[in-house]
Amino acid sequence: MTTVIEASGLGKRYGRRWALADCTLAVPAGRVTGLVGPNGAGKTTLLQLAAGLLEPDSGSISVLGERPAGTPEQLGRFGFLAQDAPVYAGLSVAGHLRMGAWLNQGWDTEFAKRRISDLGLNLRQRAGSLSGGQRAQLALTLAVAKRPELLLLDEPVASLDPLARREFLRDLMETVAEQQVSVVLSSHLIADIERVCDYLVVLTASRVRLAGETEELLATHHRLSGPRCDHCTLPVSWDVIEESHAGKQSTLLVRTSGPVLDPAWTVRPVSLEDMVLAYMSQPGDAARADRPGLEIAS
Ligand SMILES: Nc1ncnc2c1ncn2[C@@H]1O[C@H](COP(=O)(O)OP(=O)(O)OP(=O)(O)O)[C@@H](O)[C@H]1O
Repeated sequence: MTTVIEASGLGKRYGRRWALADCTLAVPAGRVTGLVGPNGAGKTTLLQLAAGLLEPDSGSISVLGERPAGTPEQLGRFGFLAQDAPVYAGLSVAGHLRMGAWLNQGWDTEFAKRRISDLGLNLRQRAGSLSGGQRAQLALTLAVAKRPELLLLDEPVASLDPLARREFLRDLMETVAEQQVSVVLSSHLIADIERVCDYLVVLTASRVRLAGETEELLATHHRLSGPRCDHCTLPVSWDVIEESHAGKQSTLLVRTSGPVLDPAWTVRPVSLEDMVLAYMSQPGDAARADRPGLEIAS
């Protein structure tokens, strides 16, 4: 598998608190990877480490086979869109395009101009007076017009209205198809992740809990309901991600690669949202240590 990001034992801490811990991850090339997790899970930290804006306190990370932002050439190979879509408030839209052309060897002037025109942005307007959504669109244009091999997008649609969000994601998918760019995108909007991502990484409490092809993950996670079983022994091949017991019935969300053959269990597929929320609501490592069969993905 060709990868765009490889992390091994990667960690970043602020004071004594780890913002990201023991992160071992291989993000495949040619995919749109969704990075999800609750507030404070470490998504921005991971993206900033990948963009070379932060230095790791443990482990290592390589991006496109090299140290992130280690050289000007490497810097030109990826585009990073930070959470707050930073632009220069006093600089016009046209000024941003000129700056992009000046800073980036592979700059695609035609693409940048066309996109700004399609978005209906006024080239003379100062970026500081654009709406939040327009700023995000301008910042995305700058990141894409570099013609990068990899786009790192930190909550790119957070400030967009539903229509702008849909258009932004459609544009992104077109860009991916036209330019064969790999994308890693963080979002809290699981419906958006479901629409555009074919690879998923779930981060919770500074750690990677789940990583894999979206389709394969959905095929191997099942919602089971059956007779109450809080104390019964379950097949060792089942990883119980979530369980609830009420009355005479138990409901489980399990990960298992083989079929569930026991007729006592009714098996239903899970939605991406169900699966992600189950991982996000898992207790921390210490609380989970006594529950057999649970696996912390890396
Ligand atoms: N500059 C900093 N100084 C101190 N702590 C920080 C700093 N940046 C991040 N953190 C802490 O690191 C942890 C991870 O933060 P991070 O921003 O990576 O999370 P996130 O998953 O992106 O969250 P959100 O979804 O809210 O954007 C949090 O506990 C946060 O408070």
